[in-house]
Amino acid sequence: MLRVESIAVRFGAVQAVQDVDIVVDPGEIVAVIGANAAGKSSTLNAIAGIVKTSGGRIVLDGVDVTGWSNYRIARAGVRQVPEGGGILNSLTVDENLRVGGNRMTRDDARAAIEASYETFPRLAERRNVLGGTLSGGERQMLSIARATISAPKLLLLDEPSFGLAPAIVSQVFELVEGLKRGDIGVLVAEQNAARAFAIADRVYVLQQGRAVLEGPPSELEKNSALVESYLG
Ligand SMILES: Nc1ncnc2c1ncn2[C@@H]1O[C@H](COP(=O)(O)OP(=O)(O)OP(=O)(O)O)[C@@H](O)[C@H]1O
Repeated sequence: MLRVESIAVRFGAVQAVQDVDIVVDPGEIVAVIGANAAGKSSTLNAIAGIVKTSGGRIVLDGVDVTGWSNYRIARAGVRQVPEGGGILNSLTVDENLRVGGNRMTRDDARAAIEASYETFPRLAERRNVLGGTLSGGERQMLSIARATISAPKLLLLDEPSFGLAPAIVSQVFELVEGLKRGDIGVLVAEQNAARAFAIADRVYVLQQGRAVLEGPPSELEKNSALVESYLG
């Protein structure tokens, strides 16, 4: 589904990403882990078309989408959940979900939102509450639900556990694992190796913009000291 081939991202003099290859197949959860400033967000942003690549190719379902605008990439079925979730505080939970269905007909969006309430009962209870009053875990849940309203092919999650208490992180990661039921592909950026290992089929370790290790968690766990050294 997603083939990232040797991409590079540069911000002025900063080489944020260099020569990174990533593959995500339908139904897979793939994690990109690394320390602060390793290039995780820049990689996700490049795939989403939010930042321009300075080299390499991004191929989605066999189509070269390198250089496409973020709108066009979104129309091709890619949804990004930014760090912090990007929830609109002055809109209710239901209105936030409607934003996720803004390219669908009213009836299709309503049906998808009601289905989402079945998957996320906590959101159904909170449907008329303003986004700004939600807890951290609820915000993350809402942002994932919103991103899945329009049945994306590929979901990009930037540090969904950021700022959450450990018990809430487990709940959010259970939701992410639940996405595997379909053939949606998930690419998640994460700083914590153990969390990534718990849900991912495959993991890429980034250090200073380069992918320095790659493999299934069962393999990388054998080299946990090396992985931790890369995570600083
Ligand atoms: N918009 C930008 N302008 C200039 N430099 C940037 C920009 N975005 C990222 N960078 C730089 O690119 C490098 C990679 O940053 P990036 O945010 O991709 O890392 P990260 O692994 O996601 O880190 P974090 O966990 O802190 O979000 C860093 O040196 C960062 O300062």
